[in-house]
Amino acid sequence: MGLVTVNAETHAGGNTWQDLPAAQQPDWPDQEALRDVIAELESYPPLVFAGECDQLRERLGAVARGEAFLLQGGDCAEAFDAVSAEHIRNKLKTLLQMGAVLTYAGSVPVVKVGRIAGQYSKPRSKPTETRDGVTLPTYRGDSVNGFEFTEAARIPDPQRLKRMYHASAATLNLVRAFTTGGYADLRQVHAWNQDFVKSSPSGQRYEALAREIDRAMNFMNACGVNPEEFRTVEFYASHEALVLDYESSLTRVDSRTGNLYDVSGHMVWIGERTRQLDGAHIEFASRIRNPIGVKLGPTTTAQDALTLIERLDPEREPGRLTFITRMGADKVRDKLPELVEKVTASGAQVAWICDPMHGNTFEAASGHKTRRFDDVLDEVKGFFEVHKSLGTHPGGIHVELTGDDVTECVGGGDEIFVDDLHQRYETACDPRLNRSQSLDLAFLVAEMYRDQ
Ligand SMILES: O=C[C@H](O)[C@H](O)COP(=O)(O)O
Ligand SMILES: C=C(OP(=O)(O)O)C(=O)O
Repeated sequence: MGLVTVNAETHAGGNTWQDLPAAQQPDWPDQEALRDVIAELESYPPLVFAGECDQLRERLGAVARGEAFLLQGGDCAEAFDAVSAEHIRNKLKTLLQMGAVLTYAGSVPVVKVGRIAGQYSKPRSKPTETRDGVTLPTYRGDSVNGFEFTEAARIPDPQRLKRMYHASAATLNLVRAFTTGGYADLRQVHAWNQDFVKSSPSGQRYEALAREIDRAMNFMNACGVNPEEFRTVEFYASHEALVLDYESSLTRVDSRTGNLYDVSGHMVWIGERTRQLDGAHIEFASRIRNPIGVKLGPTTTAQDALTLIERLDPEREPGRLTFITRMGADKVRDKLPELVEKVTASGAQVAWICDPMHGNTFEAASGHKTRRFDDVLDEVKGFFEVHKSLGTHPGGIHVELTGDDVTECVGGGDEIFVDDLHQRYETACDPRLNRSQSLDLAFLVAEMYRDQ
C-alpha cells in the first residue's frame, strides 16, 4: 500500500518513496485516524540528533575498514509493557558485558549498537494466525496491534505509533543516563555481574575477565592514564525501518546540512522481507543520511548486493552501508563467499556483520519457535571462515538477546533443554539468547576474532 502524505515541507525533494510498493505495512482500518497520528508525530521533537548519526557512520567506517568490531543486539520485538528500568538495565548490562569481553579478549575496539528504543514493528511470514479454528490478523509488533489473541487486540491501531514514540523516548532517556551517568564506567565491570556470577558458568568466566580488566586499569591508573573513555560508553540505538508511515513522520531536514535524517534512531536497517530493489523501503533508505543496514538472506544474488550498493552507497563511503548476512548455519559457507568476493571486487567498502539468528529458527515439538545455540555459533564460525579465506574483515555480530533469564533458545554452557522451553518463554516473536548464552557467545566470538 502507499503511504499517507506527510508534511512535504519537512521533506526536501518530497517523499520519493511514498508511491512505491511497500511490503509488510499494517492494514490500518481508519485512515483518518492514521493521518491525525502522523500529523502529531511530525510535530514531535527528534529522538536522536543528526550529528550522532554521523558519528555512528564514522564508527561503522572503522568497522568497514577492519579497524573495529560491531556488536549489535537486543530484543526481537520490544514490548510496551517491558519499558521498565529493570528490563532496560538488564539488556544494557548484557550488551556492556559482551562489549567488555569482546574488547578485552578480542583486543578490538567495539562499536555498541542496541536493537533498542524503536524495535516495535515486525515483518511476518503470514498475514493471519489460526488457533483452535479461530483465525485473526497476525501480531505485527506493539507499534501496530496487540499480542493478545483476541479480535479487538489484533486490529491495527495507529494510536500505537504514538506509544512507540514515547516508549522509544523513555528507553533512550534511560540508556543515555546509564551510559553517560556513571553506570557504564569500566570500573563497574564487577558490578554488572553481581547478581549473576555465583549461579552461572558464564558469569564466573566473566568475573575472571573482569578481574583482569581491573588489574589492567589499576596499572594504567598507576601510570597516570585515566581517559574519559573509561567513564562513559558510546552506545547507539537501532531498529528495523519497517512501518514507513512512522519512519517518514520522523524524517526531518538537518538544519546544519539540509540532508534528510530519520531521527527515530541512529541506525536503521531494512529487513530481508522488505529489501525489494524497486520497493519503498530501499527508496526511503537511499534518501536518508543515517547509517543503513540491509539484511541479506540465502537467496541474495551478488547482483542484488551490487545494486543495493549502487542505490544506498553511491559515494562508496565506508560506514554508510552495513550488510547483515543471515544465511543459516547450513548455508553460510556456500552462499556468503560469492557475495563478499564480488562486492570486494567492486571496490565498495561495506561493513559485513553476521546475524546468526534469523537463518536458524525451527519449531520444537512443543510448538515453541526456538534456535540451537550450536547453530548460532556454527553460523558465526562459518562467517569467520569465509572472511578468513577471502582476506576480508568479519565486522561484527547482530544478535537477538535479552538480559533476562529466559528459556527461548536451547543449548549454551548453562544448558537449556527443549523440555525447559516452556519455563520462561517470554518473547513476543522470535527466540532470544538469554544473558548466559549471550556471554558464552561473546567469549567464543572473541576467541574467533583473536584467532583470525
Ligand atoms: O524477526 C523476524 C521476523 O519477524 C520473524 O522471524 C517472522 O516470524 P514468523 O515467521 O513467525 O512470521
Ligand atoms: C525481521 C528480522 O530479520 P530478517 O529481516 O533478517 O528476517 C529482524 O531482525 O527482526
